[in-house]
Amino acid sequence: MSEKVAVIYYSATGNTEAMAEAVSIGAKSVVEDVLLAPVADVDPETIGKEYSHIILGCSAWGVEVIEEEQMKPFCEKLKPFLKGKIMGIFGSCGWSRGAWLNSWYNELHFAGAVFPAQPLLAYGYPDKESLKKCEDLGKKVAGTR
Ligand SMILES: Cc1cc2nc3c(=O)[nH]c(=O)nc-3n(C[C@H](O)[C@H](O)[C@H](O)COP(=O)(O)O)c2cc1C
Repeated sequence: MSEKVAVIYYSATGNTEAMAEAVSIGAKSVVEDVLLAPVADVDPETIGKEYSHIILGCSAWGVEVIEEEQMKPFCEKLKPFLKGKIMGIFGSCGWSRGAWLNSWYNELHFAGAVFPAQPLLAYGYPDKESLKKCEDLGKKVAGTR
């Protein structure tokens, strides 16, 4: 499979979306073919089959979980395609220490995904330092072979 990176996100108020944009900028610095899209606009089977690298972003919802109407079902349908898939995850939250990202990471890892970088969180709208970390995440994941 040629290198193709998908940066797929759920964002209610734009915070994780801003992170996703920075992640895609980082990915584009190493791979030409980068898709940036909200989770509602993409089909999990197509993403799973056609992309060698998948980076997912989702803000914290409920009690420390990923959003359950769109991102959760998307991930369930993506799981059969994750054996050996190079992945990264990120998201914005209000106050969490990262529990929602850690359980998401464990779930995707259990499904077979390989993570070159740790989950990345930001509080509210990402500041300059967070955006730089997002770019680094995109670059690191997209640059892993
Ligand atoms: C219904 C609801 C549930 C939330 N649950 C959590 C939570 O469990 N932990 C947390 O740190 N933040 C929680 N938040 C805060 C959001 O994760 C935070 O505002 C985030 O920046 C939103 O990012 P987004 O604009 O990308 O969706 C919650 C917000 C709402 C409205």
